[in-house]
Amino acid sequence: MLKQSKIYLLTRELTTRISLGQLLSWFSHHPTSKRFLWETPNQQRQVLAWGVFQSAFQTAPVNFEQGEQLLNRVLARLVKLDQAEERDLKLVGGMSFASEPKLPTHWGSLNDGAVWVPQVVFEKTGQKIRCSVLGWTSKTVNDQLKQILIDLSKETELVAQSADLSHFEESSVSQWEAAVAQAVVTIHQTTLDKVVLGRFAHGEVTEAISEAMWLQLREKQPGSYHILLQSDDVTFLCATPERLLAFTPDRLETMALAGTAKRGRTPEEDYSRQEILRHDPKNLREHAFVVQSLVTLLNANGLRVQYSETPEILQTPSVAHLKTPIKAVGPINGIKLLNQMHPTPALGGVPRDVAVALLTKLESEQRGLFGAPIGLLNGIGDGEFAVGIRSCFLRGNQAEFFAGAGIVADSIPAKEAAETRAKFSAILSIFNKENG
Ligand SMILES: C=C(O[C@H]1C=CC=C(C(=O)O)[C@@H]1O)C(=O)O
Repeated sequence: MLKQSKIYLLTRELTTRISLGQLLSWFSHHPTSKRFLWETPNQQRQVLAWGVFQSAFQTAPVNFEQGEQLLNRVLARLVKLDQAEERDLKLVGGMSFASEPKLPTHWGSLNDGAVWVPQVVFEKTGQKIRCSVLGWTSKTVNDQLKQILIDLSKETELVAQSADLSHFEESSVSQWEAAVAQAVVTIHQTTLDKVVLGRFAHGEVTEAISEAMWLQLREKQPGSYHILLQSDDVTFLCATPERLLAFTPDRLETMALAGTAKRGRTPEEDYSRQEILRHDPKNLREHAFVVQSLVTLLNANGLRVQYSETPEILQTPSVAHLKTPIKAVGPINGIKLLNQMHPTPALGGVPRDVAVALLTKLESEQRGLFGAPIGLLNGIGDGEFAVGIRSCFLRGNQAEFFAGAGIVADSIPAKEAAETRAKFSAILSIFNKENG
């Protein structure tokens, strides 16, 4: 019976001026099982999704291919009301790094990722805000939208706020350096060329309003994606500079991001470190694996690929990276490509299967959403996905952190450990660190 029912999508562009802070205040006052906050690095677009309309996954871990099928099923039954367009229909979420089902871990309800069609979506582009509501009858969507507009007009601005972090402890550096040394030996002795090894850290946090922490993230880490994904009692927060894939049905943009140096303390030191990075053979090699793998994959899909031979520098507040933007045109099956791309050698290695098997063996914990695709797809086939690095997940008062580094033949364990420490500092910047 339900199968044949229509699904109603009601969208309205807000006519009164509502700020991002007010929208987030509304979120903080309306608890729900799943929330997704997303902002592009240029801060021109925010998508804030509330609640689950459908999330019909029978098998774990979830992936975006299943998600796309779900979105298509909703599309097939969609009745658009008022200003609704197919692009207002969204699929959001993140999948777990590993494609194999895993034993339960501390990731709780995010153990296998979470991908869903939300019930309410606010999409802010510049000053314009569209609010979309999905439901089973036109009355329910009209009533819900009306209520949201009334509630929103009463919301005061939510402001950025950090949480206190105590008992911060990185997983054993000496053990990790031994794992790096082992990876280097494996690279010399086998077909493995590169593997990205992750390190974990742990801490305890005071209770915090997660939307206020997301605001803190965008203040402290400009130029990155700002993402919050909450599922029940688990919240994933991420300020990643790494785009995995942005696509429309006929063009895409991705990037190779690999090769890292710490930022300098003065503009002069910054400049000289960047110059060293640009010419450093180890970092250039680490980077080239990612470029080569992405370009080969896109060519194999029959796309016309465009990229520069010389990497640029991308700066975050704590590190500088080698970055090669890559564009391609042609008929794009974005989700199929996404599945082929993940994990790129920026998070997995070369050859991929050998690298993933090794990192799974050597890392002390399961990655969960760390390093995995996280993003959104809409009803006209446009999607954008980032890589879940510079991130933490929070559950109760427990916080878990992740930072990885690309290991190649001439990697020096102590230097790689220092690099991961600098990478931890991105997400740590949103906390008041009390000790440790
Ligand atoms: C794996 C991470 O970074 C990747 C992205 C950029 C640069 C990287 C590197 O230089 O090793 C990593 O490949 C991380 O931040 O946890």
